[in-house]
This record gives sequence, C-alpha cells and structure tokens, in this order.
Amino acid sequence: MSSQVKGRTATVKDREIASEQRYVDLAYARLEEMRAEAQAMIREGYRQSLAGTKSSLVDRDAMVHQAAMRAKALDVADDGLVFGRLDLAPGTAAPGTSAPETAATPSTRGEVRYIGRIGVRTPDHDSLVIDWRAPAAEDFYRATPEDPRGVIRRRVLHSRGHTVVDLEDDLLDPSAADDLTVIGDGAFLASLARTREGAMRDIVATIQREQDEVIRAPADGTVLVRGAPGTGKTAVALHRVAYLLFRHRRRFGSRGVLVVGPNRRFTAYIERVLPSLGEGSATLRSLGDLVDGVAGTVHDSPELARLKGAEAMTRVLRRAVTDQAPGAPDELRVVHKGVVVRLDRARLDKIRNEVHRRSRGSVNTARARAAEALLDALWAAFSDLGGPEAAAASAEGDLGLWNALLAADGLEALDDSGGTGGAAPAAGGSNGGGDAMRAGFLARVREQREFTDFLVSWWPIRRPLDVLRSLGDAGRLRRAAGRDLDRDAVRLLADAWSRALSSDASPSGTSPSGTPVLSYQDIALLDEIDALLGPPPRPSRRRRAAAEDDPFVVDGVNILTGEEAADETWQPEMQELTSSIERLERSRRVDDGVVEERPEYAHIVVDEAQDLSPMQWRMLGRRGRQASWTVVEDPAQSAWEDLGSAREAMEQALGGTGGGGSRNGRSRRGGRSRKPSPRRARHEYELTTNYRNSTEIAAVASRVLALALPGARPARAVRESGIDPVVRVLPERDHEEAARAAVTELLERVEGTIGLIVPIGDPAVRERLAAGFPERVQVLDVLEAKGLEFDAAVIVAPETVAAQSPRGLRVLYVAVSRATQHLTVLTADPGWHDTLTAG
Ligand SMILES: Nc1ncnc2c1ncn2[C@@H]1O[C@H](COP(=O)(O)OP(=O)(O)OP(=O)(O)O)[C@@H](O)[C@H]1O
Repeated sequence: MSSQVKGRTATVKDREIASEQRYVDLAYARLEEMRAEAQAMIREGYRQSLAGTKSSLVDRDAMVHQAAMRAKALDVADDGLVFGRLDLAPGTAAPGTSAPETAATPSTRGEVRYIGRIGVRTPDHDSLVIDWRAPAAEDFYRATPEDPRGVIRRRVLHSRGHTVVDLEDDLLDPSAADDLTVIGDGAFLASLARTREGAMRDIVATIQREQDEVIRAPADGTVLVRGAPGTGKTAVALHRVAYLLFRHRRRFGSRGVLVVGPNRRFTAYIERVLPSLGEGSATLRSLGDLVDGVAGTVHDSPELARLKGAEAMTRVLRRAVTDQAPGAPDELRVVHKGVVVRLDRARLDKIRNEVHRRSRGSVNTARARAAEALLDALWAAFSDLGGPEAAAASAEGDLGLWNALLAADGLEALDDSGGTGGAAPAAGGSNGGGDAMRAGFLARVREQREFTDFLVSWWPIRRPLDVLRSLGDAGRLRRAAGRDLDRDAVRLLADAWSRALSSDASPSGTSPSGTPVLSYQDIALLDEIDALLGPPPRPSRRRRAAAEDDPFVVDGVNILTGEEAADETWQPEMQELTSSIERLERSRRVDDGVVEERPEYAHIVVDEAQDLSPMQWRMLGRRGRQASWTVVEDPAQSAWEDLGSAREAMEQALGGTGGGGSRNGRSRRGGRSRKPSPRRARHEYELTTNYRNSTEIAAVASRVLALALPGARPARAVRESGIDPVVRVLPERDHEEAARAAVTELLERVEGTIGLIVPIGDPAVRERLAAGFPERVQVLDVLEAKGLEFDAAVIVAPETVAAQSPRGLRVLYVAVSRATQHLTVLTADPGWHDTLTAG
C-alpha cells in the first residue's frame, strides 16, 4: 500500500522535497557544464575566424550561431528547470530515458523520468531531464487513472529559482504503488488561484491531457480548437508553437511561425509565454499590426466593422484602384511638328479601362503598359489629323533632326525620300517608312515633358493609404461601390475615412501628430489594396548611363515603374525637381510607410478566430498560402454578425486559396481566383475545463451564455473560491463613481490585476475612470477585453453592452468571463440583477 500523506506529515514531505532537490541540483550542475561548453564553442568559433579562410568563416558563423542558440536555450531553464517526475511500472523503461539512480529512485522500482523545460543529458548521454516536448514526456501529460500508460505516480515539482518548494502527486495506478509516497495538497488548483500579474505565464508543468492532445496534434493541415472562455485555448496554442518549433525546427524555424491576436493589449499579455519556453523566433502580431508601416489601433462601430469587413469590399476596392486617380488631368495634349494632338477624358477613360483589363490587377506595374497605350492613341490621333503627311512634307528640311532622333532610338536612318533603305515614303502606313515615321513620332513624344508629367499624374504610383484616403470622397466611393454598398453605407464609410484619413482631418480623426487613426478593419483593407496595386517600386541597380538615356527617368526616378534609378552619383538636391507631383510621390514613399514585402509563414496561429471578418481572413490567407494552421476560437464569444461569410473566407484562407495577390510572383496576383486546392487535413478539438473562473463566476457567465447562445454548453469550472460575485443596481448617472469605488475596494482585496470593463464609447470616459489608479488597474472597453484575464473585474452597464450591437450578448459573455476571483457588476436595470444572480 502507498503511504498517503496528503498534507499530513510535514516531515515525509520535507524528506521527499529534499530528495528531489538533490536531483534538481544534479541537473543544474550539468546545465552549468553545458552552458560552459556552449560558451567554449562560441570562443572556438571566433578563434577559427582568425584563420581567415572563406570556408572557416562560414564554419565559424555556423558554429557560433549554433552555440549561441544553445546558450540561449539553456538560459530559459534557469527558472524551474525540472518540474515533473514520472514513476513507471517495472518493465516499462525505454532505452536512454531513465534517470540515473538517486535516493528517490531505488533500483527495485521501474523507470523514473524527470521532465523539464529543456533536455539535459550526462556527458555519457544518459538522460537527466527530458524536454517536455519530447515523445518520452508525453506520458506526463496524458496518463490518467483510467489510462495510466504504465505510470504509477506523476509528481509535479514546484520551484522558486533552483529551489524545490512544493510537490504534488497524482497516483494513477494505486495497485502498483506499493511503497511510493504520495504528496498532495491541491497545488494544481492552488496554482490556478494564483495572483495574475498582467502577463500570461506558461503552463508547462500542469498541461492537462485534453490540452496536450492539441499541443501535439499533427503538424500538417489545420488544427481547429474550440472551447469556452478560460479553457486554455490561448495557452495551448502558444505551447503548440513551442512544440512545433522543437519537433520540426527545420520546417517551421526557417519559414517562420506567425501568431495573430486581436489587439496589442492581447499580444502584450501573451508575449512572455513563448520566450519563457525558450522560443524567441515566432512572430507575434495583432490584427492591427500585420501590415508594415501602418497600425490599426481602434475598433470601428459594429455597423462600420460589418461594412468594412464584408467580402463585398474586395469588389469595391478593385473598382477604386482602377478608377481615375485623384487629381488626374482630364486631357493629354502634345504638340508635334506644329500639330496639336489631344486625347480627351472619354478617350483617356477608355485607355485606362483597357489597360486595367489587360493587366488584371497589379495596377502600379501596369504604368508602362499605360504609357504605351497612350502613345499608340496619340499616334492614331496624329494620323487622323493628317500629321504624318505634314511631317513627311517637312521632312526634307528636317531630315537631319529626324535621323538624330531615330539613331537615338537605335533605328535606321531615313533616306532622302523619307523612307529607309529605299522604301517609298509613307504617311502612317504599315510599311517600313510608316513604321519609321511612327517610331520617330513616338520617340519625340516620349521625350516631351508634357507627356511625362501627364503620365505621372494620370497614372501615379499609388499607395494603399492614398487609395483608402481617396474613398473619403463620397462621390468617388459611390463610383467604386457599384451595387455592393447602398447610399447609407457609402455615406457612413466616406464620412469615417474622410475624418480619419484626409490630410486636413479634424483632430478627432487623427492623432495629435497628424498620423491617421486606422481601425483594425482598415488594416485588412489596406492589405487588400496593396495586393491589388502590386509590388511597390524598389530601387533598381540600373546604371547612370542607362538612366541618362532613358527618357522615362526623370530626376532619378523611372516614371513608368516608380523605381529610383540607383545611381551613386545622383544627388536629389543637385537636380531641380520640376514637378511638384514627383516630389510628393518621392516623399510619400517614406511618409506613408510603404508596405514592404509581405512575408509568408510556414505556420499561422489565429487566436480569437471567431471575430475575424472575411477581409481579415483574406489578409491572413495571403500570409499563409503554403502554411499549416492552428485556429483557436469560441463561436459563443463572437462579435461578428455574419459568421457564415467569415467561415467561407476562413475556408478559403486555410485551403490556400485565400484572396489577393502575391509579392513574389510565384502565385496569383491581385485577387484573381485560382482553382481551389484539395482540402487540407483538418483536426478538430474541444477543450472542456475552465481553468480561469471560479465556479461562482462561471455560474454568472453561464447565465449570460444561455441568453447569448441558447443551448450552448458551458465549460466545467474546477475551482471554488467561496467568493460570490456582486451585482449592484444603481442609476446610470452614478455608474462612474460606483465603478471607481468598486475598484478602490478591490485594490485592498486583491494583489493582482483589476479590469474595469465598460461599454464601447468615448475614450475620455475611460481616461476619467482610470485617473489616479495604479498600473494593475486596466480600464478597457468590452472589445479590448478579449482574451485577457484579471484577478478581479468590474463590469459597467451590462444592459448597454448587450444592446450595443446585434451580438451584444456575446460580447457581454466575454466581459463576465474575465475574472479569476472577484466579479462586480454595476447595472441600472434590476432585470439584469435578477438574470445574473438567477433570482
Ligand atoms: N493546464 C493548465 N494549468 C494551469 N493553468 C492553466 C491551464 N490551462 C489554462 N490555464 C490558465 O487558465 C487561464 C485561461 O487560459 P487561456 O487564456 O488560454 O484561456 P482561453 O480559452 O484562451 O480563454 P478566452 O476564450 O477567454 O480567451 C490562463 O491563466 C491560463 O494560464
């Protein structure tokens, strides 16, 4: 029989702790040696570099890199290196995994495995500590009394730094336990009740079986994880990243892993988890930070978000980028040989449409094609005016000039008859003389400043932000809207964009520095526009001579491509900028934050996925066309109204057929759709235990859930706190004062974080509410509270939250499920008091 001592005799426990401490000391001593080895390797790498040969430099880089990575990985183990121990039944030992014998592991027993943050081996390669992600550690998380997997006892070691301070055992197979000591005082549950410090921590020592199954799920295809609030979806997704990077380092390490969360508060909240697991290589971004150079930081009103996020915006934006650019001239006029040649607005529109039709997306790179089309049209107009005949008539006197022009273009010179090589002179015909005449005309026109200036303003290199800004003009947005937006929608959107983006926007629309205030949904639209516009101009390596010969290079910028003709000697200040538009264009490249190369990832984790709009899914799809995915969501918490269309967009993104263009030319451009690829493997999981809320708070949340999504099953909360939630009814005018009073009281009662969660509204109210409180108090609106958790939460006006949008009840469900210990609700509506307290 095992000696059950749950919380009974301190001496037995102390002896066990002391025994484990000896083992932990052994592991740390070896860790020190490994660290010294890594440092020695770095030094050796640098020593080799003194040899100076090319290959030794390469070797050195590889060696130093490897050793530095190793040293970094070893550093993360400084805190809580060993956190688990498994005692297996005799006969279940696997080679190389058994811990060397210590006082705690008499040889008469089965294998003992120690589990830790990283793997530690003796110099003879015996395992001292098994990395938690290794297959041999799986039993630590998976074994249950129903399915012990050969494990008799699972022990969790709680440490502070290098010191073991507590133990907790699970006896999984009592019949085999014999003389094994079992210690337990609910340390796991106690750990759930711990004070929250404002940043999420790793759960590596206490991952539960259903969570471990998600973490170790197959690396291919999509892993879709559902679960109610507090079931550990975020924690599990992050541990899965660490697992994937450990087990498939080459595949995921080189092409990268992207973790996407709803907002910056959330990414700040989770940012420490992966580094604490020794993984610094994953990219963590909020939905507002996925496009370089711009940032979405505010939530749109539900109505605006619905419009901006809808798939219909793809069509609206396509029309917007192919519409005439703002400020574009309505007429092109060039003079050649005394003949005035004009293209009017109707003709220009036709040319523009034709170029867009033929270039299919990639608006910016189509400028060269536009120039050719204009020149063709000018030649046709010149011919219609009888220009070639006039030119031929005057050719005799002009022959020298013509030939100089033609020679500059590498064309054959005209002879006395106006033809080449004895061909008959022709006026606009298709024979050699006509072609030469045409070539001469084109060469001459191309050089005219009127033509190049026109081209720059008629087909400017456009930036995503310019295009979005242009839609602040209601007339322009109406043109782009087609049948996809009704009049009210056009008004609402144009109004929002003109306030937030126009250069002379009112202070409420722009930040104090004058930079635009973009919403989360705007970022997805900018990414869509970017895909439609095509790659931004990149500096070319063109040589000066080539640039000088090129009539389309004006002041060092190729006006067809927008590229700078890189030239070491070219000094912008030495050249007079003759066109203010060019100057503007040049500066915009910097000011507007050109969207840089869009990165693609090998794996994408999407947290709070239930809130993504179709446009946001398209944005993610463009970043993961070859990726495998981990998608984490709770439909009951969704603020998004049209879940059906969001699902469709999600499927497109996950199937690798998500919308939009590509940067590298390897795949489709500008939103053209490609044949859907075969469906990827899908692994679905549900998490069922709520580790966040006390049972008392979970009960309140489940009452809101019953209203928000009748029939939905709440998760099972496991920790009773004995602290009842408080619901106070008082007039709305007293809410602010009562909220501050509630926070003040909670500051006395809890050591950790307090969230004061208010309806979406004026930021000034939030500032007022927060005034004077310490940092551990966060005042946020309900949408900002997504994914976060606090020791105590105060929810103001549930009635307002519920009424603010068609999905208001689900948003309220999010709010009431944030707290671990204390929940206070302030309402003006006695009905809500009854609902939340069930009486
Ligand atoms: N196995 C575990 N051991 C200890 N703590 C855990 C465990 N699983 C989850 N937790 C804790 O429970 C809390 C909730 O986890 P998490 O935020 O990942 O839940 P979630 O399902 O993403 O919630 P939400 O849907 O509200 O965003 C966190 O503090 C997390 O550390």
